[in-house]
Amino acid sequence: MKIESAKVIVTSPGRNFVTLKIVTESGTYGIGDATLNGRELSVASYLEDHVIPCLIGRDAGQIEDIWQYLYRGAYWRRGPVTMSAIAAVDMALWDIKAKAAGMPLYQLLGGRSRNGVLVYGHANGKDLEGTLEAVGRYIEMGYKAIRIQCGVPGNASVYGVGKGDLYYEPAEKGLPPEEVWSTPDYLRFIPGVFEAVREKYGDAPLLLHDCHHRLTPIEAARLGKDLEPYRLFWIEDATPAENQEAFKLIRQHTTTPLAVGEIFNTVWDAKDLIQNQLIDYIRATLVHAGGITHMRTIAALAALYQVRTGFHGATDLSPVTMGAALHFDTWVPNFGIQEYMRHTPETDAVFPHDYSYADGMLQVGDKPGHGVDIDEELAAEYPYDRAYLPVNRLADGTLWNW
Ligand SMILES: O=C(O)C(=O)C[C@H](O)[C@H](O)CO
Ligand SMILES: [Mg+2]
Repeated sequence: MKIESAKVIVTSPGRNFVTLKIVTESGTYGIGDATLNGRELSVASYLEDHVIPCLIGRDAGQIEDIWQYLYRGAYWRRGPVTMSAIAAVDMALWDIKAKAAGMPLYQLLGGRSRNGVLVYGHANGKDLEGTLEAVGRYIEMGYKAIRIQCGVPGNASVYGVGKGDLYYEPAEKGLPPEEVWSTPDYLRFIPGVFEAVREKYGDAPLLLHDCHHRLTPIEAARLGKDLEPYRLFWIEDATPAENQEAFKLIRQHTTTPLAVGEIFNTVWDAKDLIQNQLIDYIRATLVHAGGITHMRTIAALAALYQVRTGFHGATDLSPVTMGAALHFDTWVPNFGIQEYMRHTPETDAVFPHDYSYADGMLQVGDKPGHGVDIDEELAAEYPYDRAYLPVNRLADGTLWNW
């Protein structure tokens, strides 16, 4: 099964996506996601200019060897651009292998470990009232696990508070918008939000929260302690994780579970966090962490330390990543939860897929492969449209983590 051709498709049905399509001599093709929010064209170029020429003529079945060839062979290792490009190739090759075997991908990985994939949705509001209403809507839709973000009084815009009900898109067209952030306001306000949610909706919903890298370790420790009475499923990205040791300090102070890793690219970003049991959930996922092949390494290391998966699943990961991730989630022994931010109908039309939502769970389909395709004609109707994530500043103008 030789690789005959490969092409990169950039499309923007409401937001930008980069997709790799690999075609074999037999005509079987595979699809991979290569989207890196706000830096999309760098991955497109990495693939077109440097990776695709090395793929033509190779055996599409040699997934591991091709992974090593692209990782070690480049000499320059790791980083989001490299690892997203490798991930796209890897996802497409697993898609091809599963199609050739006539099996849904989870069967090839080792078969079903659970009945379905527990997901969490995003409830948020500009203020407490709006947030409480949103939580109610998610409970009505059957969600068992809900991430809660809320506008903070005195702060014009806060991460995670969307403009619409179901769809949240932080990237904006043009140049990066600037936001202003106050940690003291946030730390004072957020525990009361969770108190109100528990009062109104009781103990059953699993509640999650994303700090989005904004706290220092000691501030994160304080928030974790303050949230303990409300028994969160996790707080995410409590502090930036370049210094993995920073999580020791948080861990010493709180029993609130910790999730981290949506911006990680390899197992090396997570090794100390996992081996020292400083986190409970690993958020790295297929598109930014080297695909299925490398995510298996990360998940296997995590399993040794009872760290479970909690894959990133924001809308800037295309339905291709969602489809492939759901097969991984269906199989992986140490599954925890899967983030599920719904794509818009325009995006869903460009990427036909066979996964479906019901009663708080996502289910993979039974089509051979990962079950997600791309409608190239429709994709061509949505040309690339430059967009960036916001940047964040403190009140005095100091640049902060967004
Ligand atoms: O979904 C989450 O937990 C996020 O933090 C979403 C990120 O802001 C988003 O993927 C950035 O592109
Ligand atoms: Mg996050």
